[in-house]
Amino acid sequence: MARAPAKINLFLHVGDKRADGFHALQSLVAFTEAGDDLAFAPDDALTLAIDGPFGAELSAGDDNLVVKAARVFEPALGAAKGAHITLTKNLPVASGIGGGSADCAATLRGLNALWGLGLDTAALQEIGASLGSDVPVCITCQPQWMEGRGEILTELPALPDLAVVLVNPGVGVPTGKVFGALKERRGVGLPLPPKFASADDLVAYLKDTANDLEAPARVIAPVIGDVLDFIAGQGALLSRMSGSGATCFGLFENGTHAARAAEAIRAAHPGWWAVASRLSGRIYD
Ligand SMILES: C[C@@](CO)(OP(=O)(O)O)[C@H](O)COP(=O)(O)OP(=O)(O)OC[C@H]1O[C@@H](n2ccc(N)nc2=O)[C@H](O)[C@@H]1O
Ligand SMILES: Nc1ncnc2c1ncn2[C@@H]1O[C@H](COP(=O)(O)OP(=O)(O)O)[C@@H](O)[C@H]1O
Repeated sequence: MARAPAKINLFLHVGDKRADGFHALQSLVAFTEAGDDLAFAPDDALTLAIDGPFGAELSAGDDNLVVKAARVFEPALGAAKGAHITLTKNLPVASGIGGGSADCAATLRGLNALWGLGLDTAALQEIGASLGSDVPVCITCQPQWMEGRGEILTELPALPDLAVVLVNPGVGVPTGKVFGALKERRGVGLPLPPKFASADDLVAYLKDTANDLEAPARVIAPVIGDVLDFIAGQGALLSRMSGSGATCFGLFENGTHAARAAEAIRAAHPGWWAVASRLSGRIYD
């Protein structure tokens, strides 16, 4: 069983648009203990079965990032190889927490092991970059400093232990549309962050940063503002949107407080998805 954890852009600053049409980014990326689950079993053909709360929103066909990841090895192998993959989709789809990218990265890791390919982390990250901007950062699932389009990664020391609540209001905000509506950008000039000695240090650092995509996403989906206000109202140390949205996160000093906040959010907004988790520095295989 492999865990494909939710990615959080603790901050996300946007720079200039590059020649390939993508903007340069700078982001402090962390992972939570909440995520999708995948299992890999030997089989003659490549098959994918999907279950879980958000499984019905995905097809198991060629457009699934799990299938794309499995097929990416074919040219080097010179033939199609089989495996039966089960994906339990616990994370909302296309919601700024990289669930598809994490599934894709978990598949690269899982099949690398199942098929005995012997690829190292750098090779898996390079292959992952051809499948999506956020796939490389999801290969190790450790806190990383992410630059370029997502392909320039620096591993960071473990972050201080913090509880987190993820909240998605169930509206889709297409990434391209959010970048298209972007007006103010902080640029990509920050140096590598220091090692954070405490949760307070990390939160203070984050308060001097932002998610540049939050303002345009809020214009497209004003409910994101309600989500952020609600999280802040639960006593979060910081509330912010992740990626291009619409999932937002709140950082809390302990798990009890985070669990209470998630419960209050679910009670007040039964249509919203809200889970309490922790920031995590583990590799998930
Ligand atoms: C914003 C981030 C931050 O981690 O997270 P998510 O919202 O996906 O979680 C990612 O960079 C998302 O990257 P990626 O997954 O490649 O975005 P795509 O859906 O392919 O991008 C759709 C469109 O958004 C614009 N786009 C995207 C990424 C980027 N760095 N610059 C851009 O200008 C481009 O117009 C692109 O064609
Ligand atoms: N296994 C998968 N899980 C989630 N999304 C997938 C998957 N395979 C393909 N996709 C597609 O990838 C896109 C991005 O998905 P996702 O990584 O969840 O978004 P985000 O990075 O915004 O959180 C979606 O449009 C979705 O339809």
